[in-house]
Amino acid sequence: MKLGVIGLGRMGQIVVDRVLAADHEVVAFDIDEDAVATAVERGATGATSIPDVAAQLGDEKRIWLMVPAGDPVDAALDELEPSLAADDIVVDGGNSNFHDSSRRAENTDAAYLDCGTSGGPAGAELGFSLMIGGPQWAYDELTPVFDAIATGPDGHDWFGPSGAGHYVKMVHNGVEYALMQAYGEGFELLANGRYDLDLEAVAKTWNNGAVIRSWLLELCEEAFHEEGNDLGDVADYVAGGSTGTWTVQEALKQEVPISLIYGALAERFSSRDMRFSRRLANRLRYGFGRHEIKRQDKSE
Ligand SMILES: NC(=O)C1=CN([C@@H]2O[C@H](COP(=O)(O)OP(=O)(O)OC[C@H]3O[C@@H](n4cnc5c(N)ncnc54)[C@H](O)[C@@H]3O)[C@@H](O)[C@H]2O)C=CC1
Ligand SMILES: O=C(CO)[C@H](O)[C@H](O)COP(=O)(O)O
Repeated sequence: MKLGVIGLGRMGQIVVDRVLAADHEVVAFDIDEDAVATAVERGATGATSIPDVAAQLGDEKRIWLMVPAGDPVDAALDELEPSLAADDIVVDGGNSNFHDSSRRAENTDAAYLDCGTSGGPAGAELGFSLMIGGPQWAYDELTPVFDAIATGPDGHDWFGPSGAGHYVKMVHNGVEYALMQAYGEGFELLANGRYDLDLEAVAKTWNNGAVIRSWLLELCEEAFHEEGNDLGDVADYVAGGSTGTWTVQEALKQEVPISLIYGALAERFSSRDMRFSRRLANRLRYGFGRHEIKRQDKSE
């Protein structure tokens, strides 16, 4: 299959690599020329614009968007729209709001798949977990591409009509917030508590057979290993917040009490006190998403 990939940042380059490794062809574009050059070095064919991606794909257009959520998705779609027909397929693999995805699916001529992507840049070698919504024929048609980008056939699934994929991913992120908060609070108590504990050793021991072992806990172990027991200069500031906010908004609409996820979101918004748990969450976002680590300004 020949896949157009638009957006070649941390996640898009991985999409390119994995699709090429599965012997498909890739036409790659990014507004950053250096990112296109990198994709070309790795075996993709470069494009000079979004219309050029469409032209190079010919009659059967299969396109993966991996740009930041929000306006960049609409901007890319506006440029693609004149070239799209009903048998073309566009996938949005970013963290878009599911309401936006439903709107975009209604307004495009192509089949539009909303695809929640989990695993982050750190999960590149293993492959991602993909949560997909939209026309089922388009999901079936792109199964070889999903097999390549995901951990394999079990690493992706179709969850329903347009919006369902990004809805499942939104809730996934809410769970991610709460898990990070739970680990953060536990380690904060251990860091401040009765014993002089080696937190890396605690995380390592928990990761070997404990009920609470997980990838996030492995990232805690990595964080203590790389930053030190006191997290060094990792700041008490957790960026992001949009996907958790959407999860809480949806829970309020549905009247589902999600106090843990709300509590984790509130912790992000409140950064008045120096909290170990938030510093660990700041470091964990680097662990899974390669999001910039905020460091404390030592001059203050
Ligand atoms: N980093 C992570 O852990 C994860 C990110 N995501 C989502 O994947 C999407 C991409 O994330 P990253 O790769 O981390 O972001 P990134 O910031 O590393 O890369 C985004 C790329 O899109 C390009 N771009 C922006 N507007 C464009 C346009 N109109 N046309 C072409 N290229 C354009 C930028 O130049 C940049 O290279 C986002 O929606 C993000 O929320 C999803 C799961 C995990
Ligand atoms: O989707 C992700 C992980 O699953 C991304 O890393 C996302 O950016 C995390 O959300 P937030 O920026 O709200 O922390």
